[in-house]
Amino acid sequence: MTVNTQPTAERPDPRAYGLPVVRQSEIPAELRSLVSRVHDLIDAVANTEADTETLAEAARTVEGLTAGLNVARRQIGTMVKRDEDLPEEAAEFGTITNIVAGDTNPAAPPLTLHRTPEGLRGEVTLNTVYQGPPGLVHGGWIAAMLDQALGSASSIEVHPGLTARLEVNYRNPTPLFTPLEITSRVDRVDGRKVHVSGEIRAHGKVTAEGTALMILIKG
Ligand SMILES: CCCCCCCC(=O)SCCNC(=O)CCNC(=O)[C@H](O)C(C)(C)COP(=O)(O)OP(=O)(O)OC[C@H]1O[C@@H](n2cnc3c(N)ncnc32)[C@H](O)[C@@H]1OP(=O)(O)O
Repeated sequence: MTVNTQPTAERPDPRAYGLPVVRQSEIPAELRSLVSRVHDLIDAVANTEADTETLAEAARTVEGLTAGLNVARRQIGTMVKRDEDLPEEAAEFGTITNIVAGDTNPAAPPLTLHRTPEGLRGEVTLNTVYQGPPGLVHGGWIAAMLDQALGSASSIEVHPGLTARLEVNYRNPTPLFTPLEITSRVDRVDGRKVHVSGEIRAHGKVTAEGTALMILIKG
C-alpha cells in the first residue's frame, strides 16, 4: 500500500529556477533513435576486438560526429516533463541527462519506473557496460539504481527531494543480461524527511535492498 499518493505541496516548477523544460513528447524520434544506437555503440566499443585499422577509422568517424552534435548543446539542468496526461501541478520532472533514467543519455539503461498500487516498479536488463565482477552488475551501479528508484518514490508520491542517506544491502549477486525488477515505496513522512525503501530482484529473488532518507527541497 502506498503511504501517501497526494503531493504534500504543489510540485516546484523547474522554470521558476531558470531551468528549461522539454516535454517528453517533444523529444524527436531521430534523437531517441540516436541515443539507442549510441547506447549500443558504447557496448560495442567496450567489447570490441576489431583490427587496428577498423578502430582508427571508427575513432575518426566518432570524432567527426561528436563535433557535429556539439554545435548545439542543451543548457545544463534541462528538465523533461513526464506524465503529460497529469494536471500541471502534479507533473513529474526529471533531468533529461539523468545517468540512470535520462531520456537523452546513451549511458543510461534507461530505467523507467511506473506507479503501482504498492509504489513504483520498473524493469531493466543491463549489458557489460554496467559490469563490476565478471558477469555481475557493479555494486556502485546497483546503489545508483536504488537511489533513483527511492528518490523517484519520494518525488512522485510526496515531493521532490535530495538523498541525505542511502544504505544498500547486497544480498545476492545481481546478474547481467537478466531482467531486473526494481521496486520502491514511501514508508514514512516526517515533515521534510521522507523515509523510502526498495529492492532489486532477479528471477524473483532479492539481490539488493536499499533504504534512504530523502530531504524534500523547499518550495
Ligand atoms: C526524480 C528524481 C530522482 C532523483 C534520484 C537521485 C537522488 C540523488 O542522487 S540526490 C544527489 C545526492 N544527494 C545530495 O547531493 C544531497 C547533499 N546534501 C544536501 O544538499 C543537504 O545536506 C540536504 C539538502 C540533504 C539537507 O540540507 P537542508 O535542506 O539544509 O536540511 P537540514 O535542515 O540540514 O535537515 C533537515 C532535517 O533532515 C535531517 N537530516 C539531514 N541530513 C540528514 C542525514 N544525512 N541523516 C539524518 N538526518 C538528516 C536534519 O537533522 C533535519 O532534521 P530535523 O528537521 O528533525 O531537525
